[in-house]
Amino acid sequence: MLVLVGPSASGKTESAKIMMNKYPISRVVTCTTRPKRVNEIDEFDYHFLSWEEFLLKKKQGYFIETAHYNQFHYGTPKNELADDKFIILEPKGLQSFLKLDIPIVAIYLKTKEEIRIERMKERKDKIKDIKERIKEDKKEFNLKHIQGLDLVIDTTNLSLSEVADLIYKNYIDILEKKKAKINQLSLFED
Ligand SMILES: Nc1ncnc2c1ncn2[C@@H]1O[C@H](COP(=O)(O)OP(=O)(O)OP(=O)(O)O)[C@@H](O)[C@H]1O
Ligand SMILES: Nc1nc2c(ncn2[C@@H]2O[C@H](COP(=O)(O)O)[C@@H](O)[C@H]2O)c(=O)[nH]1
Repeated sequence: MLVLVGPSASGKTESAKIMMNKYPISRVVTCTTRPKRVNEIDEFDYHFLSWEEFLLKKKQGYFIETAHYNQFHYGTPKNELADDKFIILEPKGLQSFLKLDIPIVAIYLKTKEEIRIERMKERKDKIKDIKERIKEDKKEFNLKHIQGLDLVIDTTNLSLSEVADLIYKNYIDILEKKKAKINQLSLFED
């Protein structure tokens, strides 16, 4: 599975949409209690849930992992997981996924803060939300503290389409290398 990580407005969602249209990979649709953005579609971008619905599902064991980001809940439904999918997670979610018994390729998208702020403004995010995200991301998305990343892509000077191509190409290359290593190890064990 491919896990995409990156601070707000680094381009994860939009580059991934291009990647999905071009390559044989689909998305794990996660759940959130965050309000829908203007261009988002329920059941495609997220399963948008109320707090009550989210907490009930959490209690029922519906999620493989959950996270709290910028005052909202996020969670990965167990029934969405599949090898040929990608998922967009914050760093704690990545750590949970690394503990699962499946090959994971984790790619981090990095972009200059001033560019991210401009993108959030263009996305019509509220100024208060932008400030909170920038503050939270400084702590949560500090590259020095995120373990398990396979690759960091600086998207600052790349188009969304170039980012999509780079993500998919590197995902396939890294996955093949990881699978070959697993096969080699199992040969030694036999
Ligand atoms: N490389 C890029 N070139 C041009 N525009 C970009 C690029 N990357 C992102 N954008 C634009 O910036 C905005 C934010 O991108 P996107 O929603 O994909 O970010 P994200 O990483 O998914 O953010 P979040 O975590 O906040 O959901 C979008 O309007 C997108 O079109
Ligand atoms: N650990 C999890 N992180 C998730 C999940 N779904 C999304 N995310 C991450 O949350 C932040 C905020 O998302 P946004 O759409 O409000 O900008 C971002 O980093 C996502 O990658 C999840 O199910 N689990």
